[in-house]
Amino acid sequence: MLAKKEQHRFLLDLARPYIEEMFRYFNDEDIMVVLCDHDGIILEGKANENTKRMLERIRFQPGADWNEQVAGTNAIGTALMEKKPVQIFSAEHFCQGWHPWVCSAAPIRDPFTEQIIGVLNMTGKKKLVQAHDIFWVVSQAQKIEQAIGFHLMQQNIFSFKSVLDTIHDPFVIFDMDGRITRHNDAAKFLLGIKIGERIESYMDAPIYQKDLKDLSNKGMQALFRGKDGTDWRIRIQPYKMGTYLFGGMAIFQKIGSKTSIHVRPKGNSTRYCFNHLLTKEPSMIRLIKLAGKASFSDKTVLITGETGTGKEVLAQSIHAYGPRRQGPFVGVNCGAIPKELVASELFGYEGGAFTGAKSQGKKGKFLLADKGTIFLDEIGDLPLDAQVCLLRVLEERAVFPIGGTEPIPIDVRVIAATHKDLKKEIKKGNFREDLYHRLNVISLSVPPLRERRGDISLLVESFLRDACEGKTCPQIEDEVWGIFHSYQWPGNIRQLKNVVEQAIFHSDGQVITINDLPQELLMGMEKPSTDLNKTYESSQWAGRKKKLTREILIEVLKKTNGCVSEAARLLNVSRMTIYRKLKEFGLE
Ligand SMILES: Nc1ncnc2c1ncn2[C@@H]1O[C@H](COP(=O)(O)OP(=O)(O)OP(=O)(O)O)[C@@H](O)[C@H]1O
Repeated sequence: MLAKKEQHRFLLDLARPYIEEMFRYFNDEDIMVVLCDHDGIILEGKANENTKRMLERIRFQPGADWNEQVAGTNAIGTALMEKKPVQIFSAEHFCQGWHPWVCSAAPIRDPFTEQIIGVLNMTGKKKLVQAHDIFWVVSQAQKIEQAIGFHLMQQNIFSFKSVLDTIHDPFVIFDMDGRITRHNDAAKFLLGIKIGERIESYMDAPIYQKDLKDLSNKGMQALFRGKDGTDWRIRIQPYKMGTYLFGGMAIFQKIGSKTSIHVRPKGNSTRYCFNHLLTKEPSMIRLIKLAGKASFSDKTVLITGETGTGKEVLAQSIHAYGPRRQGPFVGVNCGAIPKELVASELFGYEGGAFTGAKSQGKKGKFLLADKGTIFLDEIGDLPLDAQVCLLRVLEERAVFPIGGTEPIPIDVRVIAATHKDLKKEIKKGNFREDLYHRLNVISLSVPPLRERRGDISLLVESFLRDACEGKTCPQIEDEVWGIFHSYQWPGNIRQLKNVVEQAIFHSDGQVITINDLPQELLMGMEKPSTDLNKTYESSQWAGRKKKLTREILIEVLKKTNGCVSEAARLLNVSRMTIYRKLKEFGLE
């Protein structure tokens, strides 16, 4: 029993004040409040000596097992079985000895894993207990859950949770009995792991509670062979909060596969994954989370967004994160293939299908993407007759090579992207509505850079670091930051990247000034669509830096309704710099 108590010390310590509170309320009457573990074993009880003795006679004491399978209908066991609060009145109890008693029990859940970790039960003589006492027990159980939540929050467990969801390899948390209580998406989709399963089913050797206690922080390793023949190395660490040991954490790392790699066609692979999508904007973070979820589904995805916003990076990341990542990723730019060749490129042809065809025929991109993903970029430019064929492929999950007689079944996940407004294209008669609905099952819309200005500094700094290849990067003048933050960026991230690279090339290697920015960018600032420097001639820029800064400052302050901190954030300068400039320009 001592070992059990030790194992659940965390729960006991947090629950005790609430148990005491309930006991105090009934003063010295025939009532007993107990806390059980997730199996229905009583860990601790609070009652007066007389009540304790009476209940001991009917086995109601620490160490006793009140699981329904062992003790029949009783509040503790039934609450565990039904996973909800239960009140059992006298004769409803399975055992005769219990008929003078009424019991109310409520499960207690770990707010992080949502698994039941214990049961709070109040037992009293039937003359004392009211039907509504169950609500009190529920409310006390909830208070215990809140106390656990508060404790975990203090231990930063919730930031740990978001980290968990970004781990690409399968990852699970299990309790002291080896039952899995939490897993990330990769564990679910790559290994089919489910909550409640035992961790031993995924290991070559059993793991005992003793092992977990002895693990300290060093951890241990095990092996596992998946159903598809893939071998995994498992690293196991204790799952602890402070000094309390909850169970273990296991991360699975692939060490080989009988089937993969050599079937992967050369060149049809990804360069990007979600880590390449730099952002701190909430809208992008939401989009990446959604895309991560889409990785584990086979549903068709339609990515929309202006040119250069990162649609292809997102498509590659979806493929690279999900279970198809060992398969090919075949990208096709539908707008770049001559109209008459689109169908043969996508669906292939049989030998001698048309004049000029190769005698042995040609595999289309769909077949090359088998067991992987096809990325149909610029789908809005796909000719109408190819749209008909594509619709058929999506509906029948088979390709029909030109000149062929038999459909060839395929297992391909389709991700399409476009910068066009497909609804407008449908109205114009350029895009089939039925195909649009087939493609737009999961819809991801990438925001333009001008709506993610908070990302500009992050991106510029990253492009600078990449371009400088480990050498010291040049500084960026305040005025240049001002332009970066206020420009409309019609070419989005691709344009920003080019501008940074060109500016580094033109700079003296120490500082990037306005003079190092491409002419095209400065011209762009004059366009009526841009909201800054409308009156400036491009030739005036270099010589009128000071005036420009003043204009930008006025413009940014207008945008921020005079909020200096926000203006400083947008311009990526300190608040002091803003105050200094305001003084300098007589704008105080
Ligand atoms: N969030 C990001 N963080 C860092 N780099 C990014 C990000 N998004 C895009 N990029 C970079 O921007 C460039 C353009 O991205 P990508 O080709 O995916 O855009 P796109 O929307 O597919 O463009 P297009 O519509 O012209 O095909 C790439 O060089 C990519 O590395």
